[in-house]
Amino acid sequence: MAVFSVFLTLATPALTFFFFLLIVAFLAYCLYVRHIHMKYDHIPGPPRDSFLLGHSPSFLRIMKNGGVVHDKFLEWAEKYGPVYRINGLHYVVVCVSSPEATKEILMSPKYPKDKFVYKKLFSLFGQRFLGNGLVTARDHEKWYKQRRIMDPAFSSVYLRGLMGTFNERAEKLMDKLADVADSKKEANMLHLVNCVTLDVIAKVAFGVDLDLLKNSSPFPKAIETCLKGMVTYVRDIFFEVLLQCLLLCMLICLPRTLLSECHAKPFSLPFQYNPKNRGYVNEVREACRLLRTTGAKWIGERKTAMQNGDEVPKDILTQIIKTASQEENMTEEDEEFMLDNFVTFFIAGQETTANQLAFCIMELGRHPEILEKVKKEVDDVIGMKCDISYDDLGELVYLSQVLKETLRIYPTAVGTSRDVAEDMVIDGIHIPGGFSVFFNSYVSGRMERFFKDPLRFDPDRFHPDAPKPYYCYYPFALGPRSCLGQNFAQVRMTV
Ligand code: HEM
Repeated sequence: MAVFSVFLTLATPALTFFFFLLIVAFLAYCLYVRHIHMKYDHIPGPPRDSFLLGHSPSFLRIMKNGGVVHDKFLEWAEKYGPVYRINGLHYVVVCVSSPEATKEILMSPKYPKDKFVYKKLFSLFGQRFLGNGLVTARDHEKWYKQRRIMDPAFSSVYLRGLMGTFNERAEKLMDKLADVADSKKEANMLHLVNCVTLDVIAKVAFGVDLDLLKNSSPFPKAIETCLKGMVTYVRDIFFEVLLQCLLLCMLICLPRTLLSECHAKPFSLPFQYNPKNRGYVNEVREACRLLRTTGAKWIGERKTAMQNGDEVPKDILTQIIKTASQEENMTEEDEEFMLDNFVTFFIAGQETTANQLAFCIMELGRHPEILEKVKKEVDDVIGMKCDISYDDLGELVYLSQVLKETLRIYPTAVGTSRDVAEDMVIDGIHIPGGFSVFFNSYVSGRMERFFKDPLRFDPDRFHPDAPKPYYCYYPFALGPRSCLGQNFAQVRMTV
């Protein structure tokens, strides 16, 4: 008892002081958030749901109800104009649909990718994921070095050499569809094109035959899990910072109303810390691990072949090995870095293309007159030939318009974002430096301002004689950080 009272005597002032520090820290943070609001509130934008959470409750509500958050971005762009602001904690994101600003920022190498999102994708729930690979690299020098080494695996000379594989896999898909048609069963087109795109990337990028139309494999599920995990994980960033504030609040019993006037539950745990979600979090980690261990195995086999002097293709895998250290003894970080790029290409090279194909097939199904026109063009150009050559592709003009129109309405990688450190004037609005800028091609592609009657599927918008969209159509992003696989994807998809 005596020991306890001595402890209390000593601990009480320390605890009081500790709580005092917590209150001061929390109030200082609130003041900082207030300062950020004052700095950027002259930019038009929707009213915040809450002082601290900013607009994130709106997005969380949409996601919870299975809605499309990008429709909200579109609604706000229509309402607040080409430059509007959203907040979350002390972060400010400026959403831009002005073509001039899109050109100025995306075409320049001086604006790094936004650290808020891209640093987060280094790992998923603690398991390394895209690391410092090509999509997530933020340091210009490091990115440029990788990109130069990877470029040859995407040159038109190299792509010509891949036509055999593209043709062979397309033929297998046709055989499979013929079987399904004979059996008069429904064909799940998204599943089938997912299998084929994964088959192709595994074969031409990594030299591995998966033959997923015949064999089952854990990879399609692993990719899907990683992608779902990515969305949940990035969403958690709001909660992570918030959690720290909330812990302070709970400790010092600040009334809940002080925190938020919104409908969100301010005391809910971040997704990953909620014990209810353990199973899902582990599944995502496991999926990342599967991709990385597969990468380690395939890279190991390729390195052995190279060391034995075997002839190896100059494919993506060989280039990935070159992007890491050229030294005999690679460090552990070099090995991890190769795996970053392995996962990057495995994911970037598959899902985007499969989704584009699936959306394209859906729209062709909805528009028999467009389908007829495509069929006629294919018959005229390809006729009875079994194999489609690289040069044939240039003749399939209407088909390429259909593919472009698909990506206008359904951009399968929705956008990109950059950090802007210095002050800038966008569309006449002065924006103090230190903000992120978000370019959303779903929004630009669906704005009446850029595309008349935007929800109408009309491939003639991309007719060779039609005016080219001016920095309002960028499904592959633009400038130095635009998609490395753009031509690869379009060639493979056309075949
Ligand atoms: C329909 C198909 C595709 C679409 C719509 C697409 C779209 C995009 C977009 C929007 C970006 C920029 C991402 C960002 O800034 O965060 C990007 C980057 C990238 N994509 Fe694609 N992509 C497609 C297919 C592919 C394929 C097939 C590959 C590889 C085989 C690939 C590899 C990459 C890489 C490596 C980057 C990073 C480029 C860099 O920063 O240097 N993509 N893609």
